[in-house]
Amino acid sequence: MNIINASNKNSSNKLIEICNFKRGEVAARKAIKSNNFIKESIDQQSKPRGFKASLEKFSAEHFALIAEIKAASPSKGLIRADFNPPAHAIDYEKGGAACLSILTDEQFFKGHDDYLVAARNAVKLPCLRKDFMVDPWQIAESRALGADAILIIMAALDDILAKEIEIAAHELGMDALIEVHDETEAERALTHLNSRLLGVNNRNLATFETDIATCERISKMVPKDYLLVGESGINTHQDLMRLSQSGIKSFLVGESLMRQDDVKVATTMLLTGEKSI
Ligand SMILES: O=P(O)(O)OC[C@@H](O)[C@@H](O)c1c[nH]c2ccccc12
Repeated sequence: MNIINASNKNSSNKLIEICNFKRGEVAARKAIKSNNFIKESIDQQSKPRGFKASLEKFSAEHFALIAEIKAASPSKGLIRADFNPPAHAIDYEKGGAACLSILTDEQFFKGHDDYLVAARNAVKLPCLRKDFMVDPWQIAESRALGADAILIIMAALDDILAKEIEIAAHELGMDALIEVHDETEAERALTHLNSRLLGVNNRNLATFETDIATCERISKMVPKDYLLVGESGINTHQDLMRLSQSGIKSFLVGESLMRQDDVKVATTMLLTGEKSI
């Protein structure tokens, strides 16, 4: 029962299209990568780096940034031409990021598994595999690639599958970032999932427009023991200051950093409002 359920009837056709494609992709991958191969790859990986722990540490002192490595998106097309995942990873780390998020979806975001591997090898930061999880098998695959955390998009999953995916992540020592877009999804996450790491995506799935007021609205219904992450459409230090008024001190930012010539300087500017720390 991994189809979009009734409470998600407002989800965009694009998300449905992506998840349908992903199910086909997963079936094909399962045929190629045996369980033994996945198990052995996991055994050879270095231990998961604490993703949530890093956000906690950075946000206790200032702001915590999950800096995203993203070449393109369905709504924006190509975002960065001279795309170089390990170089961007190093710039993000030097610029003061707490964690990385690396798009691995090839079909819609021009990502690749290799980008995750290359970025993670280049830095010490914990890395989120940013992809569309529709099957717990992908969680083992993510750990086999080195991922420290995975994303659970509530709009794409029913409660049972979301729970299964979360359990799979925690069993492998990874953190799960739960992503919600509205009150209904937030309520489902609060009721059914254990992870205390909740991302509020400001992007409206139907129109693709972003409005950071979404974070402000949803933050009001989230208990204090959750670590909230503001996601999408966050462009400036002022945006960080504004959302911090709602208790949000961790942020997932991609496009506004990926579009800058100097990613390191842009990262520092975003975090501090100044050119150098
Ligand atoms: O590039 P932006 O607007 O800073 O957004 C980053 C991130 O929030 C966005 O890429 C994202 C949020 N949830 C996702 C799910 C799948 C793919 C991508 C995403």
